[in-house]
Amino acid sequence: MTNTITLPSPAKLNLFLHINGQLPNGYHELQTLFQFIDYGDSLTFSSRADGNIVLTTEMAGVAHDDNLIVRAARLLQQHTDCNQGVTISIDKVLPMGGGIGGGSSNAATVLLACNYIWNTKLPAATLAKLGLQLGADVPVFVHGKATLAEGVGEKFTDMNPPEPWYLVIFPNVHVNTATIFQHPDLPRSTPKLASANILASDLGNDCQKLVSKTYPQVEKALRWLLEYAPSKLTGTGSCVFASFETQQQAHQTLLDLPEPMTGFVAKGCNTSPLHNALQQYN
Ligand SMILES: C[C@](O)(CO)[C@H](O)COP(=O)(O)OP(=O)(O)OC[C@H]1O[C@@H](n2ccc(N)nc2=O)[C@H](O)[C@@H]1O
Ligand SMILES: Nc1ncnc2c1ncn2[C@@H]1O[C@H](COP(=O)(O)OP(=O)(O)OP(=O)(O)O)[C@@H](O)[C@H]1O
Repeated sequence: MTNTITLPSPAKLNLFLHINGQLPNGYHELQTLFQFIDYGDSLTFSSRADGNIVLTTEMAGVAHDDNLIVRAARLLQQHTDCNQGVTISIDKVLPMGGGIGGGSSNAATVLLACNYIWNTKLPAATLAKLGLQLGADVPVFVHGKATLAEGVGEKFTDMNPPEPWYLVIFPNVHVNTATIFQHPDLPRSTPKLASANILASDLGNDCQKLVSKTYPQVEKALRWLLEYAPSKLTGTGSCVFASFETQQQAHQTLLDLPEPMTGFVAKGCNTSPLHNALQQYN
């Protein structure tokens, strides 16, 4: 078995996001379509015999032990009583608080990678359940297929949406997911759709209006991108995205982007790049 492996930690987009209700525990019932993109962080793992979990890359604003990377490795280690440790480094490119799932994706990559290098052999469904303790989106990244998520985000129906080129814009502001979900003005009563109708409809994001109002930078980014193509918010933001027929059209649009916004071009993927990369190890 290889002792050092490098794996991708891709971003996701919420192609639509509806909020159908709120549970007594405060969590929201939602319907959202997840698709992966071929853009993200890259993590390198080396197993170690002393049992320590060490992240060698510093991440601004996140303490070592709070990092979802470290927490995911510890969770798997404890759950399996594994006596091996791991050294992890990350090439971080995904903006935090961008609604593209960076932290959740990192956690899922750690769970799948450590399960492999430690030979702990947990099935994916168990890793997904463990991942849910770390964040609502971790199970989707463990699952690795474009999927309609329902309930509080844990029930999956796999879907096969088109895989266009996207231009994703980061408005240079970080949105706190909990703040948006707790806001009294968030719409919470969109009727549930039958899964068969999802791909045929042009659906929006119920958080978009509130996030745009709360964060003028998001509104500005949306207004800018809408000049080029139909655009929407992903997750609770802050990123906004639009699809293009060709990679070149998306790149051409990116060239016009005014500062301090940043952006990138990526292709939609119905299978996660992480799962494609993992195939070589199975
Ligand atoms: C909205 C999405 O971004 C869609 O991709 C996610 O479901 C949110 O994923 P996340 O940022 O990983 O969320 P978590 O860290 O699990 O939860 C952050 C906060 O969002 C709120 N939250 C999250 C998911 C959900 N179904 N209902 C909620 O009300 C809760 O207040 C929670 O405290
Ligand atoms: N490895 C990590 N990468 C990114 N953020 C992390 C990580 N570990 C902990 N965090 C914390 O999680 C917070 C949310 O980061 P993340 O990048 O997942 O946001 P997001 O893209 O808005 O997520 P989502 O789309 O799931 O709502 C960060 O502000 C940071 O404090």
